[in-house]
Amino acid sequence: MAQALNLSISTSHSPKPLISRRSTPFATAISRFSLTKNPIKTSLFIRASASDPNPSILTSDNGAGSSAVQDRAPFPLVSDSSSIEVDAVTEAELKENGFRSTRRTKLICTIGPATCKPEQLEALAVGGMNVARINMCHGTREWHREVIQRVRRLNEEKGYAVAIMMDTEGSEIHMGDLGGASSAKAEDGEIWTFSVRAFDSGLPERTINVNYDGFAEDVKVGDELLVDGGMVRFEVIEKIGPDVKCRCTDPGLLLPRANLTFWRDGSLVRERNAMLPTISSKDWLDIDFGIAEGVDFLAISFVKSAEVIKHLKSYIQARARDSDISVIAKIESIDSLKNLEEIIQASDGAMVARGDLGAQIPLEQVPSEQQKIVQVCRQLNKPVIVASQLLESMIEYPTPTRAEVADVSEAVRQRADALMLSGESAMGQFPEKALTVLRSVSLRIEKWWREEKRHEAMELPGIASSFADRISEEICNSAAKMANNLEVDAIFVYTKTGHMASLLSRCRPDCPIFAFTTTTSVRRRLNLQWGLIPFRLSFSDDMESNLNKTFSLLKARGMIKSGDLVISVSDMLQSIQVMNVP
Ligand SMILES: Nc1ncnc2c1ncn2[C@@H]1O[C@H](COP(=O)(O)OP(=O)(O)O)[C@@H](O)[C@H]1O
Ligand SMILES: C=C(OP(=O)(O)O)C(=O)O
Ligand SMILES: [K+]
Ligand SMILES: [Mg+2]
Repeated sequence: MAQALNLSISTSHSPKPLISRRSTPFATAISRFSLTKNPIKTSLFIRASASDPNPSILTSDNGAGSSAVQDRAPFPLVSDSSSIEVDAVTEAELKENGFRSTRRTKLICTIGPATCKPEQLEALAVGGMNVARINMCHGTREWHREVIQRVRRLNEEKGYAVAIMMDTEGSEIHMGDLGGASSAKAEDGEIWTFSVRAFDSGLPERTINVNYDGFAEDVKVGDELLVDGGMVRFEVIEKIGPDVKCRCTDPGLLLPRANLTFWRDGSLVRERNAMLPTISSKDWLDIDFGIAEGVDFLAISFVKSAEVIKHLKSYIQARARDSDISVIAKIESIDSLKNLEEIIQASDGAMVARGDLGAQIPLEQVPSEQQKIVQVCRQLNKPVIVASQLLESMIEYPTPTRAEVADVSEAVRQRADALMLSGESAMGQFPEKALTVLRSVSLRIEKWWREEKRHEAMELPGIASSFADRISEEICNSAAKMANNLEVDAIFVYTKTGHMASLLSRCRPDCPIFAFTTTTSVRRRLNLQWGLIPFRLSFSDDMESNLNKTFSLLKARGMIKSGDLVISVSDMLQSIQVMNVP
């Protein structure tokens, strides 16, 4: 059966003649045209059908094209609620600074003892936290449930739209929880015991529990033991049954449940723990918990292959109520680098988990791997998070180092979708200040690069698997290009699944993207993606009425004004419209 697909590129007439406030040649040409031939509707139609893959191009004047679109199907006018939902922080930002200066890079905060109280969570929401991350390595499920409920309550009562990401523990080797102490200092030359024994009556002095039963068997005298990717180092000097005696060679702070890796002759030993499953039995229970609590994202630690992601996605599909939990693959092992493209392809996004990654590959390789992961994600249209140690010194100090600011700038310049705080927000002394640094550095660097037009163009290969998807992709690529050339104020996208919004985000246009979607869950998930301002709105298939409704709702709230230049696209009607807000 031939299925007709219509693409119209139209400069739709607005109640006022379309006059761009800017003077790019293209914009001027359009406005001149509209002034002389008013009212005008010039449309470019590309029509294609499944049986005829070669689209024919028709140009038409005065709405002939759009009536052809309207003949296709009668638009059902859904009577819907007349409200629009956007988070309170974005709304205030839009009103104060206008669209252009909204932040494009999204921010994630790990929630821990320093940020779990309602007022602390609210301070982070106000400070620009888009996603709250809970790390199942730490705390109990009850503790995490309480955090999730507090975030939900804030969203409902105060109008924020903070999404929740649950991060699995993964089955790598790590230390126990230090018998309740928040940290322990290992000094140079000290002898510590790493043991797989269970200690019922408290830990002896300078003793660390290890979670992996095979640990004492696997290590050898002379191996180097790295805590947290090298924050503290030990040398194995003696093995006594389940106890491994080690001498501290690089002193530092041991934190509860810190990650352990061991190295022999300059390379990571991973034969045995490579056999451990990516998702442990404890992780599966945590995942069930996450599904039951309706988290928005599941971040999976130490992913080795695409298979585990595919398996998890079908597991979620079968269990989640509306099966819309995004799966984020954490790239933090040698295997994940080896199978990078297929892992990212299978996932809904990726995290450059530099903490563990830096423990598995030489540190000096981490920056180039980061750049590569960010690039592959953008090409495959998956959101990417840059994580770990962005502002590490702010765990203790109220100002970042210059080097940290440069690191944050680099991630923003690479145009990663999101930046993440770990210890800085979970247990640091200055969580809000750290978030403020991420926010202000993002804003400043984004503006600088926009003004200087310094972004290197990235080749974006086609990713669509069907002809209809290819049309959507081409529309988004063109709309983003037009938005830059015409210097429009915003792109509006009406999208039910969020796909068109992410295709636009992938183009990293100069202006922000207002993404209108019908469900709160899609809206929350769009929070992770670069440049998207997600709104919840019920809309119909009639774009004209959608636009009118949106304009009046946003104008009433002072978020747009007459004369703003907007490009709109939608996944119901494949068209690009350029118009001034009436
Ligand atoms: N839910 C929690 N309860 C207690 N402490 C936590 C929690 N989440 C994080 N932390 C603390 O914050 C630190 C940094 O968090 P994160 O980077 O997510 O974990 P990790 O250091 O294990 O990779 C942790 O080492 C831990 O000390
Ligand atoms: C984000 C990371 O994972 P986690 O904090 O869970 O170790 C990392 O290793 O950088
Ligand atoms: K984790
Ligand atoms: Mg990790």
